[in-house]
Amino acid sequence: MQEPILEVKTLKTSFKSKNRATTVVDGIDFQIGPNEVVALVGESGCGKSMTSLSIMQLLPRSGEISGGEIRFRGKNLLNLSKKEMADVRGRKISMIFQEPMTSLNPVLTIGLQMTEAIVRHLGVGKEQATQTADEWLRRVGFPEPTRTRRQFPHQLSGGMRQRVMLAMAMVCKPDLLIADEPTTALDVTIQAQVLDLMRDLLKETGMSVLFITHDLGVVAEMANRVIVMYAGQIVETADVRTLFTQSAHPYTKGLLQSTPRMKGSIEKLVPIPGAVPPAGSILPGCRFADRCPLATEQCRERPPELREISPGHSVRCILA
Ligand SMILES: Nc1ncnc2c1ncn2[C@@H]1O[C@H](COP(=O)(O)OP(=O)(O)OP(=O)(O)O)[C@@H](O)[C@H]1O
Repeated sequence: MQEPILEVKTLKTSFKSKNRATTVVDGIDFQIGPNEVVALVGESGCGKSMTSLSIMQLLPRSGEISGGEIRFRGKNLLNLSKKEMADVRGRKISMIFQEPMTSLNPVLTIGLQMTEAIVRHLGVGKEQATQTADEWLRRVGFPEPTRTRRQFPHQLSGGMRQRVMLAMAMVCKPDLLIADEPTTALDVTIQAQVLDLMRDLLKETGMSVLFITHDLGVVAEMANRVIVMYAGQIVETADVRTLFTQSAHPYTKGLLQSTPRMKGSIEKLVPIPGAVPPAGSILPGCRFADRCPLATEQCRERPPELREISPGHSVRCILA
């Protein structure tokens, strides 16, 4: 097997309040290989964003990584200085968000923001940076890049801003792109256009991607492999085909049954009852037991291990 680009080992992330720490990412392990698109899925609050912000070391002030390793091309990012980590961000690992205004500066033109990033990360002169910015703006679908460069973010539509952010994230040809719900806020036609564009660019550049989403339709279109998270833990991981055809965790099955499908027979959507338990109120047994239609007494006794049930397919459920 090829060397992984990213290796996350028993990562733990917590939030501190007055006198207690709440663990929101609880010992997760995964790898992303070269050219691989790995989707991280789960309901709101299960810890997807905190996982990606931990990798980037962009956690909110009260959050901290309390254990584990994040190895990027073999090097533990947690041992880097602030300056070294700042070099990794943008140059080696880029991130795009649901709301592009999170990463675009509203008072600077698109051109200034792009060229500044190119000059800083690639160490080229301003003229070369402008040329590179224009090339990328064209690639993401702006036929008149000189005009787009002069515009401010608020002058663009949501879909256009998302494409500018994609160009900014890819301009330094990072090895890894972390995409946190990049199309969730867009309407469906624009979402499909942005996803198509992303797929083309990924094929062209061979970049690895951690794709965070709660939308299994997007997973089916974009990912090679899927990691399902629940209450801060990985509950199932498999290649995309296995996950859709032979999911083994009742939570994954629940997610699939609550997702509409365009093809095949019309089926009734079945929502998963209840909600993700708030971090800090975790029960002793399986974290999903209270919402699980199959839970037994044994499930509530002790936490299940994540175990491999077939090559590349692991599940955290004693019934699987
Ligand atoms: N600033 C914060 N302080 C304390 N707890 C937080 C903070 N931000 C997030 N959390 C908690 O961390 C847990 C994981 O949140 P996270 O944002 O990673 O979930 P998510 O799966 O990405 O959900 P979403 O899809 O809604 O973004 C949640 O229980 C949340 O309440």
